[in-house]
Amino acid sequence: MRPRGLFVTVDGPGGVGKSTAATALADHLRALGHPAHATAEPSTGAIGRLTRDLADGLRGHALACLVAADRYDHLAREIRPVRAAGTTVVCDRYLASTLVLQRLDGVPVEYLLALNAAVDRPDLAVILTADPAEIGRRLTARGAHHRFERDPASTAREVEFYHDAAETLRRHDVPVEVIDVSVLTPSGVVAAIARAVLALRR
Ligand SMILES: Nc1ncnc2c1ncn2[C@@H]1O[C@H](COP(=O)(O)OP(=O)(O)OP(=O)(O)O)[C@@H](O)[C@H]1O
Ligand SMILES: Cc1cn([C@H]2C[C@H](O)[C@@H](COP(=O)(O)O)O2)c(=O)[nH]c1=O
Repeated sequence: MRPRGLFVTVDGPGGVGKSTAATALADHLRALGHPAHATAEPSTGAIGRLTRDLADGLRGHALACLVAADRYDHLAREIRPVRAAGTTVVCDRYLASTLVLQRLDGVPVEYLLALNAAVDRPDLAVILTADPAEIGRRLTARGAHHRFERDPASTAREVEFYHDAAETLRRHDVPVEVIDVSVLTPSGVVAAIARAVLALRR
């Protein structure tokens, strides 16, 4: 039987550089000869598209349930089949995002863990963090994508909540790599994540 592909997730505050890193990491792994597939949550499926459409107006438990429904559908439709074919999956946003964004909306962490109790555990959960002022500069240069990024107070709280999310995931036996990307170039970020991913294969 073909060995199952790894499952690597990339989370962090809005604008820190997740999408840049996740797509470049998949390209880098492929260039090294490791089949890799980049994906993201909300997914491109029907529930994911609905989630993106509604996420600015919907809050709290309702958004938490929609995000979890998309995650279960994403796993069944895309992530598990790709991994079963032996390809590593790199997912831009996953459970850590829920533990932070839905917590910002006031949903208790215990409720979020219960809602996500049957999702697949990543082989490696990467959490990108940075000085909030640097994240603010990146967000200003690129522009905000959604309500969490339009609230100027939210970046510092996200940074703090992602540290808590890292501890929560570790308590649930998920290997976590927290990387401070404040002064790293995009290729430096990819190199740091790739080192952690390739160490899993040894
Ligand atoms: N290491 C880096 N150094 C400097 N700028 C970066 C770095 N990585 C990404 N950027 C820039 O920062 C901005 C935000 O990057 P990106 O869109 O990848 O962030 P994100 O975390 O995926 O955002 P979102 O949470 O909104 O999806 C972009 O303009 C990108 O070009
Ligand atoms: C995975 C996940 C996503 N969301 C919401 C937050 C935003 O509205 C979008 C993500 O957009 P981005 O361009 O990738 O930053 O989805 C959420 O609330 N909780 C989650 O776990």
